[in-house]
Amino acid sequence: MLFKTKNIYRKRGIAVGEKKWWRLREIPDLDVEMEEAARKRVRSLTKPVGSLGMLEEIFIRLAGITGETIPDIRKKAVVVMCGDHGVAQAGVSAYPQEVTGLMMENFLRGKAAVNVLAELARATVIVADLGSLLEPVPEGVIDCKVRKGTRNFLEEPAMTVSEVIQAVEVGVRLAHQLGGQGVRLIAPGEMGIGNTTSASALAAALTGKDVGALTGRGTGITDENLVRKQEVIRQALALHQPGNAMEALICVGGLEIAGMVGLYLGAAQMRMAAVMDGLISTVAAAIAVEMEPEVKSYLFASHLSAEPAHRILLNRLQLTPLITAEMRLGEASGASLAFPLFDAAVALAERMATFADLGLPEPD
Ligand SMILES: O=C(O)c1ccc[n+]([C@@H]2O[C@H](COP(=O)([O-])O)[C@@H](O)[C@H]2O)c1
Ligand SMILES: Cc1cc2nc[nH]c2cc1C
Repeated sequence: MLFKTKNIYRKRGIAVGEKKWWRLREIPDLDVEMEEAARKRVRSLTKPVGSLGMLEEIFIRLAGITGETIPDIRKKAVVVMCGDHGVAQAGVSAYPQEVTGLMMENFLRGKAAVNVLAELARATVIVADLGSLLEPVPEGVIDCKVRKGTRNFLEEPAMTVSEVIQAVEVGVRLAHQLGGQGVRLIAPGEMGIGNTTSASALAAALTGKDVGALTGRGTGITDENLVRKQEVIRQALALHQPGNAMEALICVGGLEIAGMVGLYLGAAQMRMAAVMDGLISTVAAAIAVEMEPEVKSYLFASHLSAEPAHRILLNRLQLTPLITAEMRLGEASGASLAFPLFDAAVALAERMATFADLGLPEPD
């Protein structure tokens, strides 16, 4: 039988939004004094005011996040959350579902795009299975499988309330573990055939924007399948009518997306900067911000995906991407590519001479 989300809440008696069950710790405020000191330092450097553009902003915000004069961001981690999607059965992707599992094995072998880019940036790659169809979960992948794939949200909600809670908690705890190991920069990434349909549906639910304007070709579907994908999203939203971000996540989300929501929440709780990748990781970040608005201060946008919903979400978050390279891969490949810009931002602030060093007055 079909049922609306509100009834799911009532049936299970879980006040999903009210209890703040994801708050394993409070999210600390940014260190505004350290931010102010960083702003002053940037102004004192031997360059025209503002000429290092977004690198200046990165340094200032990292100082606020870490509370350090020169933020130590040597430890970086990419976390690739994996999950399969029931809605893939509707023919919304250019690739078959087995590719999710095959790519998980590829990540383990260090042969995917994200491995190459993360290695260049000296970042560790962690692969977590939240809900792939692959069994057994390969050794080396963190096995936190909540279930084998989501349900087809054209027929019923993709997940139950407790499945979403489980998946979000996996992300929060993983972020806590990484934070405990000294990781300061985290890039949530994902792998899941069909997940641009889920992410676009979530983006439509969050923003109320037209499905036609939001929905892109994902892995590269034909014109005909794009029309079908849009229709699938419209039908799903009409069926479930999610009233808020959490309801949308339950009805049309994904296990790896819920896991990434948890990573963003946990990262902010642990004072870690979180670098978003493409559409799917950004929609997870936007949901985390709906749950805890303070998460926003910890977010950075790495690149602009070719998926149209991505720009809309970044505008909503008021974040500007560092790179525009027409990438649409996911995996945290764009975030890994942007990591060296963070190192550059810190190195410039640390090593450049100041006007005072040259015996010149500082700019007003
Ligand atoms: O990051 C993006 O913006 C992005 C855009 C298009 C596709 N992807 C990746 O491609 C897969 C989803 O595409 P699709 O067509 O199966 O929905 C999934 O594994 C994502 O990581 C990712
Ligand atoms: C091959 C392939 C690799 C990916 N990496 C992230 N999403 C992907 C989708 C496909 C199809």
